[in-house]
Amino acid sequence: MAPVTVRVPAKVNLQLSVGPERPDGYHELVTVFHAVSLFDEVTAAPSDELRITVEGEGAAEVPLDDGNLAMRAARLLAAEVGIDPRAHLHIRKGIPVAGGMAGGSADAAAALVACDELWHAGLPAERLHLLAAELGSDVPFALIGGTAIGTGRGERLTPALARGRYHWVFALADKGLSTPAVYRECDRLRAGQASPPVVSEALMTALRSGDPSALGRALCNDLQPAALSLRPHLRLVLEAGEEAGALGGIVSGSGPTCAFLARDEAHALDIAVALSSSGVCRTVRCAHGPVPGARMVRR
Ligand SMILES: C[C@@](CO)(OP(=O)(O)O)[C@H](O)COP(=O)(O)OP(=O)(O)OC[C@H]1O[C@@H](n2ccc(N)nc2=O)[C@H](O)[C@@H]1O
Ligand SMILES: Nc1ncnc2c1ncn2[C@@H]1O[C@H](COP(=O)(O)OP(=O)(O)O)[C@@H](O)[C@H]1O
Repeated sequence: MAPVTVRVPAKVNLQLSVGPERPDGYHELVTVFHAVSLFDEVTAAPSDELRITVEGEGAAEVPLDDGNLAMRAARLLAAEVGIDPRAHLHIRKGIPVAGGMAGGSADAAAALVACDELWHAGLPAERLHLLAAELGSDVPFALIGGTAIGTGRGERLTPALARGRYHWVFALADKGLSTPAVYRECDRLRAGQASPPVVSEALMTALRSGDPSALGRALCNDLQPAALSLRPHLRLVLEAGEEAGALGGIVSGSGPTCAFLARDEAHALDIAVALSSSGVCRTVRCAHGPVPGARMVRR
């Protein structure tokens, strides 16, 4: 059995509309996921036991046990096909850890695809999607990528009609934010006054037209006030992006990464340089979207 490598992208939520908390503890969402060209790679190689190694930025913060979503993905797939989960999973992190860009979910999706191939399981896409949804709300999107509308807790997906390629700058923070803590803060700030989530027509129109200026104006994230409340410094990051001339700026998902939209690649570089020299963030990354979801690159 030859090793299998799968490349998987990060995401940014172009819209994140958060409804009330459901009885199961999740919030009803309408979100527009957009996959961007910051990637993790997961290699599944033959091994006597299931083990995991991680390299790259933030690797020290990534769990090597069942806390790792990729490990859980491999176990879940093995149970589904009725075999022992034997594989060495090696993760190369290019997606910021705990940054609101769904790196753990991406690795889970990549591990499903890689182990499916390594173990010759041959599960159809719909079954992989069901396993993905069991692992986490963001995992199904990492399988498909592109630009898609997520409903339910984020796991029910419909591809969005989107035209064009968008250029982004991401401002990365020193320390991550916990997703459950940000949802809790959102509830506290809204004091139970949440309306049902709705898709933004302005955003859908902007995506159909492929006009980055319109998209920049339409970006919206209901978790942003909560992320700013827990990390007030992010206001300075958003202001710096605006001053640098971004078409729009937003906290990515539950944060603390901030995403800025540029007119084109050269404009993205200008914004990245301005953000770097402003000193408000640890580092910056340029990326474009949409890109496809988890795909095998080598075997
Ligand atoms: C906020 C978002 C936006 O895409 O992403 P991140 O910023 O974390 O990347 C997602 O909703 C995160 O999805 P994901 O990280 O997969 O969450 P899960 O593992 O399913 O759930 C982790 C926890 O987040 C909260 N949660 C998640 C999804 C949801 N619709 N409602 C919630 O309240 C719950 O507290 C849950 O226990
Ligand atoms: N493969 C993984 N890569 C990164 N973090 C992981 C992974 N598996 C589990 N985690 C845990 O998930 C937490 C959230 O990380 P991540 O998925 O990168 O961010 P976010 O939920 O903000 O998008 C991390 O603090 C880490 O403890």
